[in-house]
Amino acid sequence: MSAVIETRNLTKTYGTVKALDGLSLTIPKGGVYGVLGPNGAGKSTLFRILLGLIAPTEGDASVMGGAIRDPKAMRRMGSMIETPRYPPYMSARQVLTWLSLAHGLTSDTTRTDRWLERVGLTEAADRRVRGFSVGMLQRLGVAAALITEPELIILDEPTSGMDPPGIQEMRALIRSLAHDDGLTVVLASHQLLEVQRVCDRVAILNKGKLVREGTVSELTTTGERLRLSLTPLDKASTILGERGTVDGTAILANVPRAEGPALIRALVEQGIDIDEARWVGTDLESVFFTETGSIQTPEHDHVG
Ligand SMILES: Nc1ncnc2c1ncn2[C@@H]1O[C@H](COP(=O)(O)OP(=O)(O)OP(=O)(O)O)[C@@H](O)[C@H]1O
Repeated sequence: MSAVIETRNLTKTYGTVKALDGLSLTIPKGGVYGVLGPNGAGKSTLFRILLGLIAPTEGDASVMGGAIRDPKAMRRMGSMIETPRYPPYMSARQVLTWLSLAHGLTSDTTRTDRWLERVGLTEAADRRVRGFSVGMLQRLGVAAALITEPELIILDEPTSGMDPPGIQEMRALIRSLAHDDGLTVVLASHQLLEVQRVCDRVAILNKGKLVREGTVSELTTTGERLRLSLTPLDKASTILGERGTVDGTAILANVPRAEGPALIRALVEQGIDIDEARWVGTDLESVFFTETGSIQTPEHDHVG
């Protein structure tokens, strides 16, 4: 597996806050790679280090085989870190021409037209960006990230602030960039269903540390557990032993699906009152909430 990004023990400290805490991560070439994590997990800090915008406190990273801030490696990488802002009086086409010149490229209209078309902005190409929606600005931002024809693009929350049709278009664009153009796309997102649909592989960060990494199917087909809300908790925990993990007022039982009914019967026979039993951990949201300890809202539950 050839890697486009490798980090080794990457640590970034702000005063007493460890934004990244010994992060070692390998991002393979090709496909869409998602970096997930709750607010403050360290996603943007990781991206800023990779783009050479800030320096790590400890550890190091390589991008496209070169050290971070190596100009040769940087040239092979494009990025969109926040909803981009451009001079409001410029048209989308002028923005891309201006950025091409800033990168030392010619103001080649074939290239700008191609990327405008690719991100679905051909019709809006000569409109001033002042009137652009968030979705249009994000798509222009992706075109801007691609203008140097990079092999890798890093997108921080590419669908933030977008409406559902915009999200769908961005998803199709990201998949097509990876699968038709052969780019490696690395993105950070909170929108877990989107990530599940668009990413091939994901890393889940929490408090600056890597808590899970793997293909979406690896993460979602392992770790399914039976969540039992019951009383008394202590007694049930003793009965379950190593097969049970206390999770607030419930227990997560690590048993195969086929053994669920027998386990429930056995607990009831031993005097345990069970309020609710459901299988969790079958979608990326459940994995995310289990790994990061974030609160799982009912609409995210998977009832089996
Ligand atoms: N410039 C800074 N000065 C001080 N603390 C910072 C700075 N940048 C980030 N942090 C802190 O580092 C931690 C990680 O922040 P970071 O922005 O990388 O997380 P994130 O996963 O991108 O979060 P979000 O999803 O909210 O964007 C947070 O606790 C944040 O408050």
